[in-house]
Amino acid sequence: MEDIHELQAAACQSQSVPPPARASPCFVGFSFVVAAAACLLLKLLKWRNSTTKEKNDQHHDSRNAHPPPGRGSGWWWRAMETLSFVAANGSGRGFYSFVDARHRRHGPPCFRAPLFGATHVFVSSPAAARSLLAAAEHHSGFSKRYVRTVAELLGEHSLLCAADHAAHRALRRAVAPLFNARATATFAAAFDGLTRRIMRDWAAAAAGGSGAAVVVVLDAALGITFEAICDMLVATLPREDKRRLQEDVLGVTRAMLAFPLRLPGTRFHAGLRARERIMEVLRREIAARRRDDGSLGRRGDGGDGDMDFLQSLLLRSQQQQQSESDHPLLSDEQILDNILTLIIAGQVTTATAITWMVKYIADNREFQETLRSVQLELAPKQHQDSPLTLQDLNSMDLAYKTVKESLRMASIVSWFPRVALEDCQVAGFQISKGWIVNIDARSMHYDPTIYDNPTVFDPSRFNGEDAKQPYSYLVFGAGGRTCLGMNLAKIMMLIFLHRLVTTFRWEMADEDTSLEKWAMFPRLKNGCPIHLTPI
Ligand code: HEM
Repeated sequence: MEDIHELQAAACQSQSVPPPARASPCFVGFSFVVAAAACLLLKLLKWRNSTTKEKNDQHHDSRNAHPPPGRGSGWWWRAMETLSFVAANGSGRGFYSFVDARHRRHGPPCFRAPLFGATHVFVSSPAAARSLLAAAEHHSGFSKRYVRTVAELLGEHSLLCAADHAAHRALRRAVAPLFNARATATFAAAFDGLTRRIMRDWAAAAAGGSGAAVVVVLDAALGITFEAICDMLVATLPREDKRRLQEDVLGVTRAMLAFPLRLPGTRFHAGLRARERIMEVLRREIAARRRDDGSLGRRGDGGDGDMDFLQSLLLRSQQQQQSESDHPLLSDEQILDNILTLIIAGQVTTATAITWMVKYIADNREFQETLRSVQLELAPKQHQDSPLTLQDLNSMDLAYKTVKESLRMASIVSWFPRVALEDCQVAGFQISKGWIVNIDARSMHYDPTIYDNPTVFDPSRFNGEDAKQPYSYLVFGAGGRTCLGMNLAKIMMLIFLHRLVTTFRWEMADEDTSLEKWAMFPRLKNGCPIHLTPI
């Protein structure tokens, strides 16, 4: 634009210089007027050009103060964008295809889209992620904001959704100590037992058939992750209550991205009913424990260190009440919402991650063989039946990198939403108070300027990983809201991987890669069926 203006100005200048000529006074007078007018015109044009250029320069300099790009305006655009998002969600491409298409259209690092009446910004730069996650940590500028359906289904006291910084800090302080070393070791042993049991069943099925069996990984992973997490939280639930709880947890998860319609027959309504039933079961359990004076919630040797999470929370809340300390007490409602939150935050995420990991390795047969020989060397076949310890898991370097790479590629939590509490700038763009800024982790995990050949499954990319840019690997978030269960999740993935690779060879039994509709986390519609052959 600036170039065109300069050319126009030069053309005007040459035309406005009159050729030398002998002329009458009248003509001189007329010429003078014309020349004066031409000069004036020239000056005006110059002034116009210079101010346009100035404006353009300013525009260039303060491009940073503009809102992020987003095509369109008005109610029509808002309606169409929301419909497109819903359509992507209800398709086999998954909801991320909506975000991906706009990233391509607008380029890095961010774009803006109106969704369900709010302005959403999706930002995919490590520097912006750092400033947002650090801001949330220092309690300024941003706060967490989940969509209304998620917040309502998990409950107003849920740690995952808590928007108020002080309330979040108090909840996290109450829940975090439960993830101590002893609880982690107990959890690992229990998950290992469940995994060995399921793999024994698979081996028996293979032996009973033609030497191979087909299993659906997602179903199996949902089953064992639920059982392990449920035992860690509420160890003593009767079998029938546990079975119903598992169904209801799935019902709540399915409703999380539904339209918030409370009409009977809708998914959201069914999710709310499932939540009510879960609360009822847990309330009954709390009442039983109070009647029983706590012995119900103790496992193993029955010592205090071996309590399940529910029992620990009840006991600590009671102690605080008795000591009348200033520390905030966790009410029963807070405990209930957070038991449900921990099941939901932990079960479906981890089961989905395990499923993707199994698929990536099925698609990379050579890598599968390499990993198998490394893992068999670490734990020879004759020791297959002895439980894995945390020390064993710590020695599994290649398997650990496989878990990390699977988590990067799967990017289970694709983005983390934060709400702007005031007008501010993110990545140099103007953000208005009330806008939702989503840190788009998936986009960073697939950014070729951060990860070479990002679509290729390559665990060795984590050799010497310290060189990676900070805030470019965000599978568990970062800052004050980092995933509380990340070690448990990694442990579950490692155990499952080790047991599977040292017991079976596997390949995909169905190559369909379409995604499940309406799923909160991207996952295969077919649940990842695999052919297993015992080794
Ligand atoms: C592969 C499995 C998992 C993935 C990918 C995952 C991912 C995440 C991410 C990205 C966040 C942060 C979200 C944000 O900043 O907005 C988060 C938070 C959280 N996760 Fe996980 N998670 C997994 C497993 C678990 C497990 C096993 C548990 C517990 C049993 C758990 C409990 C939580 C909790 C309580 C929070 C909220 C922390 C807070 O706000 O202070 N997660 N998770």
